[in-house]
Parts: sequence; C-alpha cells; structure tokens
Amino acid sequence: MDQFHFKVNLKGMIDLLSNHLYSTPQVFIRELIQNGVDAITARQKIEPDHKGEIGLELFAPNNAYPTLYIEDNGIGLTEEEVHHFLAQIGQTSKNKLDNEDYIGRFGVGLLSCFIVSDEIVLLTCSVKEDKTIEWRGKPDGSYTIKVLEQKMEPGTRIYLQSKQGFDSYFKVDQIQQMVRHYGEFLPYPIHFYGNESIRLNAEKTPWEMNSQEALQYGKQKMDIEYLDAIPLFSATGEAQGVAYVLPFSIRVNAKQRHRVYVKQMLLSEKIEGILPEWAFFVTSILNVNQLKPTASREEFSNDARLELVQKELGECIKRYLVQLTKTNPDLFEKIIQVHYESLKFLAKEDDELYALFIDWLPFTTSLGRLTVKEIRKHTNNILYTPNMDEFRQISQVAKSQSVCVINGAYVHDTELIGKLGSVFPELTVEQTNPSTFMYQFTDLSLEDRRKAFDFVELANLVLQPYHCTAEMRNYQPSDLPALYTTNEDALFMRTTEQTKEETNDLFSSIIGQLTSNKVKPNDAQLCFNFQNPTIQKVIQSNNRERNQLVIEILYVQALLLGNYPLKKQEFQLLNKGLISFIEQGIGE
Ligand SMILES: Nc1ncnc2c1ncn2[C@@H]1O[C@H](COP(=O)(O)OP(=O)(O)OP(=O)(O)O)[C@@H](O)[C@H]1O
Repeated sequence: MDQFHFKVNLKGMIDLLSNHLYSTPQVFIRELIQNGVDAITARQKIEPDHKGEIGLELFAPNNAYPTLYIEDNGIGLTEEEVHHFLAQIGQTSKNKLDNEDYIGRFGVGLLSCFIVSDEIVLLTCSVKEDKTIEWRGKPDGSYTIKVLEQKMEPGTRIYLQSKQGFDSYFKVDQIQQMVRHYGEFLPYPIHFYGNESIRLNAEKTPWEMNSQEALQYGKQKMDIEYLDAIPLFSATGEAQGVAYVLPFSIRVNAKQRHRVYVKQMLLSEKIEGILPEWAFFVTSILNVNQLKPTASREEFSNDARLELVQKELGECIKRYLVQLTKTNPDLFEKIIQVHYESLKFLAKEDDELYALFIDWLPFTTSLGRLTVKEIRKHTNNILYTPNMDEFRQISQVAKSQSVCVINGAYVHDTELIGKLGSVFPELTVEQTNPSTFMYQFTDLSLEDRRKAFDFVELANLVLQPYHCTAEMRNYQPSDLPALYTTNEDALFMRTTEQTKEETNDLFSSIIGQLTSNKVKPNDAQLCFNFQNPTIQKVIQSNNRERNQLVIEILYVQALLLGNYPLKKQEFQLLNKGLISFIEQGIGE
C-alpha cells in the first residue's frame, strides 16, 4: 500500500490565523516579545544569573516600508534547531517537561508575522553553539538558511518589514503602545531604542504592590477611585492579583470583565468567569501561571481547573471582607452601602457569612432604609411582607404607628429575614399582610359606629360593582382618609380584568373563563379612617349624592396610593368625580 504525507498549505494557514484565530493583526508584536521572554527563561535554566533583556527599534526610511527590529539575549537556536523548530509548523521547543515555565506552546505564533510582513528575517546564535545562523522565511513556505561569517552574542534578532497596507502597525507610538498593552508586566526589561532608550514595561506588577500602591495604580490606569483593593491568590492556578471594589453600584448579576495575564503576558482585558458570579462588585487584575490559554491566546481553555481557581479566588474575597468587618468597619460599611445586593447574595449562600454580615445589611422598611442592627434596636418582633404591593399598602400606616415592617419583596430579602432567628434567638419573625395589619386598627365605639352607619352602608352599595367592601376604623395617620387592601385573588382579578380591557375579543373571553368563579365579594376592602377630618365631614353630611361622589373619588385615590393600575371604569369614576367637584366649586 502506498503511503502519502499531508501537505500543509501555508497561505491557507496564515489566512486561518489572521481571519479566524487572532482578533487583530497586531498580535504579531505579542508573539515576538513572547518568544523573546521564553528564550530568556530557557537560558536562565542553564545560566540562572543571566540578566535577560529585550529591545525593539523601528527603521522607517522615506522610500521603503518600515522595518521592525526586535532582539533578545535568550538561549538562541542552533543550526539544527532552526531546521527543526522554524521550518516545521506546529513544532515547538516548549513542550518538554519544563514547559510550564514558557508562555508559548503551540508552535504557530511566529506565523502571525506573515499577517503583516512578506518575509521574516531571523538571525540567531545559540548559547550551545558558536554559530550565527540567518533564517529567511516566506509566507509561501519557502525558506533559506545561511551560516554567517559575522559573530553575534547569543540571542535572536528578527527583522520584519511591513507589507503593503500594514504600515500603520509599524509606527513608533503604535508599537510602543502594543508592547505596553501585552507586555507591561513581563519579567524582563523591554526597551525601545529611539532617540533615547525607553523602558516600556513596568518594574512592579499590581500583584506585587501593597493595597495603597494597587489603589494608586488603579486610579492612574483606569481613572477610577476604587473603594478598596483586595489581594487575590489561588494555589491551584498559581494565580495572584488584585480585586478592585467598584465605587458605584452595579446591576445584580452583571458580568464583570477582568484583566488577566498568563505568565505575566496579557491574555485579555475581557475575561469573564475567573471570579465567582456573586463577585460582580469587583473588577480584577490577575496573573495566572497554571491555566491554559487557547491557541488564540485570548481566552482560557475551559478546564476543570478554571472552576477551582474561581472558587479559591472567591474565598479570598470572602475572607477579606470578614476580616474587614473587624479591622476597618467604616470601610466595610461604605462597601455595604454601595454593594449590599452582592453581599446579600453572599450571605444567603453561606451561613458563616450570613452571621457575619447580616447586622450590616440594609432593608427597605416602613421606617425607611434600616440595617438589621438598627431594626433590632427598634424591635424584637420582626414583621415583613414578601410582596411589594402589600408592602405599599401597609407601609404608610405602619410608619405612622412607628411599626417597622420590612419589605421582603426584593431578591433574597425574604430568605435573609427568614433566617434571622438562627443568629438572634431573641427575635421573632412574622409574615404580615394588609388584612392582618388592618385588624391592628382599632374598632369604633358603638356610638361612633352608629354615626358612621349610613355612610358605610352607602359606601358598600357604591363599591359593590368593584368587588370591594367598605369598613370604618380608627387608625393613624389621620391624614389618610381611606386605605385599599386586597388579597392575592382580588389582585389577580384586577390584573386580568385590566388585561381584558386591553386585549381582543377572543383573548378576553379566555380570560373571562379563567376569572369566572373567582370573585368573592370581600376580596378587596376600602377601609375609611374615622380619625380623618374629611371623613368626619362626610359622615355628618346628609347630601347622599355628594357623599357618593366622595366615596368614588376616595376609592380611586386609595387605588392610586397603593400603585394599582386603574381599570377603565375607575378612570371614568375619577373623571366624573373631578368634573362634578369642579362644577360644584364654580357654583354651576
Ligand atoms: N526569539 C527566539 N529565540 C529562540 N527560539 C525562538 C525564538 N522565536 C522562536 N523560537 C523558536 O521557534 C519555535 C516556534 O515559535 P512560535 O512562536 O511559532 O511557537 P511557540 O512560541 O513555540 O508556541 P506558540 O504558538 O504557542 O507561541 C519556538 O518553539 C522556539 O523554539
């Protein structure tokens, strides 16, 4: 049987790299500096004291395309290695046992130079061989190798002339910016030689800085005054970094993007999922040594280790916050004020954190926004409603009576309130609703009931078409004339009836069938306040017609106060009532 070998079409490969693998042609800079760094790392394995350096220069003659020059004093390549590693795509010298220390691993990075250039000229001298080799490679797959007379120090020099249409990537500013972008934290000095030599990479990385320095760096770099800088560490990922606490609140579950470096070379500024979902209140800068990037070097391959790293980094944030409650409670309070949603999520998930954070967490109550600590000072009997509509109905009345009712309608709140007893055994936690709450209103005396009798009877008659009954009680605040209360069935009725009004015949008949049998006369109540001066006046008036108007208007007003959307009939009531009062006012 004849045996054949695949042939690789290099032009196709370059097209694949430039159009599908790499997001921008400028990655050639990243690949070149990365090779320089790896070569220095390899040399240091043989000569531990070797001081590695990388240099770049740009030649831009008037009548020719500019040429980028990059040199390193790394391990270099022997003649045999040049044949082996440069002439074969996918061959890499970095897949040995010690490959964990190298940034490269696929053996394709150098090809990215062909996206911007028609020839790679590489001069190299290995520390293992006293020979200067010149390799010239072309995108059609042809290459030449020459042993040069001239001697050079061990290391590698590459010349890359821009091809037509790509000279914009060969500008001094552009090159310097790209080196800084990808290589700001690379471990060996990188200089740009122009009129003067400038160091392009930083001498200290954020993960080596103390908290103050890291905050300063965050301010300089991102122009944001972060609330705090939390040190991050993961043994599994050999990861180190800083989580910056954002100074503004962020939508719950917003995806935060992180700036992640792999072996100190920028992977991407948009990495999601390296921190747990609940950590949406921080953004981080991280260096990871033990996670594998994909060949594009723009994201991580999704392996199980990533999950573990995420967990370990999350633990760092938790531990830090716990510590902060003791070492800097003022700062912790500031963080809570901005990010309580995230911390509530954390507290809900983790009993230990619940016990530590709960006292600091704020809730919306009838007495305003209060932390659990403040609520506990006020009462040992915690009342809450799990539903926003009910809270709206209750809050005003509760407030005027100085009763604290917590609005448990926000995400996680009911769950958090429900667990209060586990940390504070002296507390009782009770769910309340408008009807039970109304029974706290005091009944009228026999005398007062007699006075209000006609009015309540009239109100029952007027409100009957709206499936609402009337009540008269004493309650605070006295400036509230009437309070509409309802239960879930009645609320369902209101919503479906309102939908029916807004939809076509077929749909409304379906809704009609759904809601028939559902109506109970006492599902909704309008509770008049005997203490209210307007109510007092109406009770004393014998003008039945005008009293009817007042009842209708108070009914609509109570609905509006409770934020119930009005049905068509109710809008008509409001119109009718207002117009009659206006007419009466102007004496018609
Ligand atoms: N500056 C350099 N000094 C020494 N050897 C080099 C240098 N540049 C490239 N090489 C050699 O050429 C090989 C191929 O390089 P290339 O950039 O294509 O791939 P890689 O760095 O091995 O992996 P990756 O595709 O992940 O970047 C390298 O493995 C290395 O042996």
